[in-house]
Amino acid sequence: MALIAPSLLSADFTRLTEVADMLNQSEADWFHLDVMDGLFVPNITFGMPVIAQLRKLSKKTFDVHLMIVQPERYIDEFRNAGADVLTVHYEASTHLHRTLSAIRKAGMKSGVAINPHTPVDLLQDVIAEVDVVCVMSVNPGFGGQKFIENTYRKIEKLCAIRSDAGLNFLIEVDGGVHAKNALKLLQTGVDVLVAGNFIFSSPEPLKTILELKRLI
Ligand SMILES: O=C(CO)[C@@H](O)[C@H](O)COP(=O)(O)O
Ligand SMILES: [Fe+2]
Repeated sequence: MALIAPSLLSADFTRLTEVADMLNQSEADWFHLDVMDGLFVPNITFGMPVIAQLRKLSKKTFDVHLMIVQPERYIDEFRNAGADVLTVHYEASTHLHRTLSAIRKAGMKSGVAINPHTPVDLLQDVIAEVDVVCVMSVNPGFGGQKFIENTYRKIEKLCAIRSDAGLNFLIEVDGGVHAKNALKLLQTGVDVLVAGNFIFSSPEPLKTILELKRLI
């Protein structure tokens, strides 16, 4: 069964305590937290202080998706804020191998995210340092975008790379996930489904998470 990681990007930021309570009660496995710097992506969200406050409200796994340039600058800060999985972008870190090892050394699971234009083959030489590969199924920066169909092909390739190398990293898909593509994603080999808009713009997010979990 796949894990569900609701993306708080689409949640009501004036009600984060209620959102955390709802997620704690829900079938959600992880909190997906999108950090954007206005440089790597054309949007700015939140950083360590907000994550540290949320950390007090939940024991669930915090999956922090850094959409910032030179993410290696803030590894210890995000660990101290409460990240369990720290994901950096392939396109944002010049010394990616060093960055991924440093994340593990800091006591977190290491994640690498790839933009829709980045081929999965480019991960071959860092893949042994990775716990989670996040395949972006939209161009990063915003919630509520349309799922890019080429993502299925990338997941298939990643599954092949994983079994050829005898590794066990998780495959996460982020962007445009909803009830209509969740099952196909699962069947293609996804382990973690991130969903923002589908969950938080539904009338009853708790039920929507349950619906997603039952589907998969
Ligand atoms: O990282 C990102 C966007 O850059 C995502 O985590 C989105 O927040 C997913 O939102 P939906 O596409 O599910 O609305
Ligand atoms: Fe994300």
